[in-house]
Amino acid sequence: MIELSDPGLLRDRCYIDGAWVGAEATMPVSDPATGGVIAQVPRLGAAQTRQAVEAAARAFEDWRKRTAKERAALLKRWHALILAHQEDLARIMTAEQGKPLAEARGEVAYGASFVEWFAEEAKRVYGDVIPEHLPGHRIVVTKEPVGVVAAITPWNFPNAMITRKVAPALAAGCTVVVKPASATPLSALALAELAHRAGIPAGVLNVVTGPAGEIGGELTANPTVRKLSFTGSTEVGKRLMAQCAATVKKISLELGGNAPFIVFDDADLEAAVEGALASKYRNTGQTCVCANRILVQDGVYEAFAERLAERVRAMRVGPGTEEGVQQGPLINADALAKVEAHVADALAKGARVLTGGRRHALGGNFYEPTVLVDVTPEMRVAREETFGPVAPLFRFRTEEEAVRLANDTPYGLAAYFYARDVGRVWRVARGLEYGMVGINAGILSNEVAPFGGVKESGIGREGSKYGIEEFVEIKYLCMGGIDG
Ligand SMILES: NC(=O)C1=CN([C@@H]2O[C@H](COP(=O)(O)OP(=O)(O)OC[C@H]3O[C@@H](n4cnc5c(N)ncnc54)[C@H](O)[C@@H]3O)[C@@H](O)[C@H]2O)C=CC1
Ligand SMILES: O=C(O)[C@H](O)CS(=O)(=O)O
Repeated sequence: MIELSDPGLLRDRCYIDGAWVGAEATMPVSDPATGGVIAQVPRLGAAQTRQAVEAAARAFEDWRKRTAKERAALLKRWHALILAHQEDLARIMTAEQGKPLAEARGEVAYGASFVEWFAEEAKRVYGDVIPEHLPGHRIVVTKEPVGVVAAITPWNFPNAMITRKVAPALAAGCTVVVKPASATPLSALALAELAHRAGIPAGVLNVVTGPAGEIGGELTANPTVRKLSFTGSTEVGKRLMAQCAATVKKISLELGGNAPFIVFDDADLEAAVEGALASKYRNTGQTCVCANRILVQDGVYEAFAERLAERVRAMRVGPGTEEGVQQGPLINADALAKVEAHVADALAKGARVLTGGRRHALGGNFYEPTVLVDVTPEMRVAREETFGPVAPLFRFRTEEEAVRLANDTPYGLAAYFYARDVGRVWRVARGLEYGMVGINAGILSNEVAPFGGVKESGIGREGSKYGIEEFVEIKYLCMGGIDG
């Protein structure tokens, strides 16, 4: 049972056209720390998804005509309600996703920051007036909401990945159908409850739960849906991108990563250790921007490895509801199996464990935070996203070798490096093929900067002044006969 000050936030029905919709068929929601079932949510299918799309289409006609100021005011009320219920939203998140309460509270504030940011950006969707190309003409460029948006989101940030899509969409004048991850629907439904309380009109925001393939199939095929915004694995992103081709939808994809974290010999080593801890072990290593490969220059390899292992060894592992816990469980048994397979493969090919390297004594989905050394590019941890609390340390000699190793992946989401030589900083920043680069910084996620990747890590950007552009279309007006 989740202890809430406001039990009304725990919704076990879907939110369609301003109403709470149940179904005979349901799907369980489990607590990753205990494996126990904490709720059942409706198992809706294509028919109900179509109803949600139709509701969003009806609502779009009025919502797009609201002034930006009106939409901003409603988003600000939603923002205030999210913050007012931060503790309950955090408890719901920890119950379904497992992250420590402190991190969950942080994610709610992070998620709310997107609502606040795009409430402000709503009023700055500017167009252009262009000097005419012919006498008696006028050229005007306007930006209009793209229409009905489908948002499909992952389990690792069950609150912020919803608001990072819904807030700019609503700010731009679009309406949205959200399909949250089946593992973590409760956070999305709680956000819908608060949007309802904020007075966001029926049909503007809809949340459907059920089999991903069936719901996604409807969302990607339905011609009324004009935009898909997806966050999740590259594999699923490619599939959805292909499914959207038939109706030429506008798409944004935030996909997988394989972030290099490079420590040069001129780095501030203590700062680099702090940055590696923050980047690698945030959300128990389950973020797409986590350091996935740690590349350390020869001269500082042993010192960095020992210091990092010492700090990791001291981390407290446990259920996210226990205050002071720093590492929660992995989301499920499959995630645990992937982490174990990566570690076993590395050890079989010559890596060594400095700390961790096995399931935690708590059992279940808990794994010991781990540091591996003597890791080489032939190992799976070099090529695949581990998505768990494992720091594999690679050794390199030269700056050129570090950049080449870092870029040797189909992914291009986030990269990090620690150095103090100004020439090196500019050379390496330019040489890295990534959408985001942390320089002497291990955390780069916020609402003001453009979040997104290149190569097989995605298309488009979220957050920042760029994020709202994903939800508008440019219309160009060419007016003749002006001078009579
Ligand atoms: N770039 C990013 O921000 C993120 C990337 N990921 C990547 O995703 C993986 C694990 O996260 P998951 O949530 O399990 O990813 P996933 O790609 O399996 O699921 C993401 C969302 O897509 C839905 N989905 C899955 N198959 C679908 C289909 N055929 N049609 C429509 N929807 C479908 C899921 O229900 C979920 O809502 C990791 O590899 C990680 O790298 C995860 C979270 C964020
Ligand atoms: O899904 C994720 O991993 C998030 O995009 C990472 S972050 O924005 O919360 O850093």
